Amino acid sequence: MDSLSLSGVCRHHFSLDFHHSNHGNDGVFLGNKVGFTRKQERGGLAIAGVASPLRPPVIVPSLEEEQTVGRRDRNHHTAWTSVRQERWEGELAVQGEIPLWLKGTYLRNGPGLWHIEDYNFRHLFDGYATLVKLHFEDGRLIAGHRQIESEAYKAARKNKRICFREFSEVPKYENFMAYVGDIAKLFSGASLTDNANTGVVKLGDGRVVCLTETQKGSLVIDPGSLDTLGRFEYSDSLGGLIHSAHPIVTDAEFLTLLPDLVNPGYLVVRMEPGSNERKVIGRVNCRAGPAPGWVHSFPVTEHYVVVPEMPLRYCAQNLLRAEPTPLYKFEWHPESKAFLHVMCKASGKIVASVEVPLFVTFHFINAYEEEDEDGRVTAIIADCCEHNADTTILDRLRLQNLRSFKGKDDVLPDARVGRFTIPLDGSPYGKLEAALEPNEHGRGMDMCSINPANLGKKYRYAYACGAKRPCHFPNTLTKLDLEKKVAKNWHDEGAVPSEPFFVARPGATEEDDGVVISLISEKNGSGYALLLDGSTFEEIARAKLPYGLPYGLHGCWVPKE
Ligand SMILES: CC(=O)/C=C/C=C(C)/C=C/C1=C(C)CCCC1(C)C
Ligand SMILES: CC(/C=C/C=O)=C\C=C\C=O
Ligand SMILES: [Fe+2]
Repeated sequence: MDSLSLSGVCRHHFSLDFHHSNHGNDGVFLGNKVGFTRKQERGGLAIAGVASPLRPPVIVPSLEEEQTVGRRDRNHHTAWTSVRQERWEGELAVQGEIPLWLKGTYLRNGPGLWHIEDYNFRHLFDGYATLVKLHFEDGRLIAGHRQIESEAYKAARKNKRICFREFSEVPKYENFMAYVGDIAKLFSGASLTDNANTGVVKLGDGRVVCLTETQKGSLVIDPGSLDTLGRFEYSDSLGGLIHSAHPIVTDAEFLTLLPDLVNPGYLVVRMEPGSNERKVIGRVNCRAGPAPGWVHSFPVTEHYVVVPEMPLRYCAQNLLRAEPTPLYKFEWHPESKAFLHVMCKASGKIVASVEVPLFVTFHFINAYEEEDEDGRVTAIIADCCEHNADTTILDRLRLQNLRSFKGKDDVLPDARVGRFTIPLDGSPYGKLEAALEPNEHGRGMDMCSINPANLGKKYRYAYACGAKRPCHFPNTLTKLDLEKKVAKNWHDEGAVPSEPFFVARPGATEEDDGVVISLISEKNGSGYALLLDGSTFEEIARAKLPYGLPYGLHGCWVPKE
């Protein structure tokens, strides 16, 4: 029996006793309209609080949910243990001060459930999506989480087995004919997952969409209730099955890349707010290799889209396999070299296509145009979390590896802020070097954010996860000053922080005037939401969650109008 208590700790007179017992209950919303003024006992759950406009519904697990979600993979670090129940929502007691200007909802998506029945998934990226929200208003914080109701997740729960192709998992076939049938469905996309477990974006028209690398895994959600509202259907006829998991989204547009696995290349496409129709800006043909490079993300400047062609390329054969290969659906092709292409957003023309040193990255941080004294653009600078051209990070993200850390082995591969310089004078080569000494951030580097006002522009600060070694996974939050080439690091022993997300203070004029939000998973089953000051990088507030949440990937901010 798990038990925990937040009674009496909340300065807003809301308290919640949570006794996880064997007594089932019906898992319904409790008290979203009427506040509780005295303790109420219900099926092993006790709730006490007062009515308030901010008072959220409190959602408790049913016995059935506990069994379905199960705890097959328990006893590991909280970060790598499946979320303990379908959903929860409640107000958190805050230590410190949440700035009163912070009004809105931080949403974070990620793979939070890594088993079905007795079967444990292999890879971090296989998990069914868990959406987390932190709603800030009047110095108060309401948190919640909920599983995203993708077809893949619903089918797995119903049939008690994986039914769609995930990042590394493939449904088990009863016989050869079933396998052949599934391969046929692969070409139409029918057997691919729609498990939207990578990120979440707010479109210019206000719709909030969870995303992954398959196009069908674009699901619209309600940022308040975390309900899954349905699939985001692209109404164009561009086809294709996959896209970049990280579109560039602003109030004015949605830009993304569609890799073409048949004629190796990428379509650069743009969608207007209010529309579901993507329009082609232009096409980049690959310079080499049997297939396009993996494009998990890409950067833009004010006038250009940078299309990376990484030597870690999609592999059609690996897509068809029932068992994963060491690089999953990808293959490392150093002989095919690495390239960056620069496309003009307005015309779709390619203004540069340069060979660069081999690189491995999931995440570009930002890019901008470098000008000479006369204001002529001479080069593009593009920064990314670069894994020293080493693909072993993909293997390090296998759950078995994440769960086997004993505290001493220093096995996190080195990474750095890789800074590309792409000349625009027709030279055939671009440069790649570390933007700052990697020891500044413990040679760990991933999961980055910037002040969104600086997207595509010259910028100074980035926030990311770094390393305090020995470690096997990034375990610090780091503020990178790319001008002074120094980093300031935050660390909590044994804790795994997720992507630090920067929210600017309305009216700010300094780039780092704002807060940084992260969710921390602790090793003992607990966890908390953390707020750091964007400028000093010191803690300003934290709020303990009723139980720790698994690691999550990417977030977005939905401001309260
Ligand atoms: C969570 C994350 O960052 C990445 C998830 C990637 C996924 C789900 C990739 C899925 C794929 C398939 C199911 C087949 C086609 C290739 C590929 C896009 C890798
Ligand atoms: C969590 C991660 C890499 C960490 C290594 O340093 C990569 C996540 C990629 C997908 O979003
Ligand atoms: Fe990502």
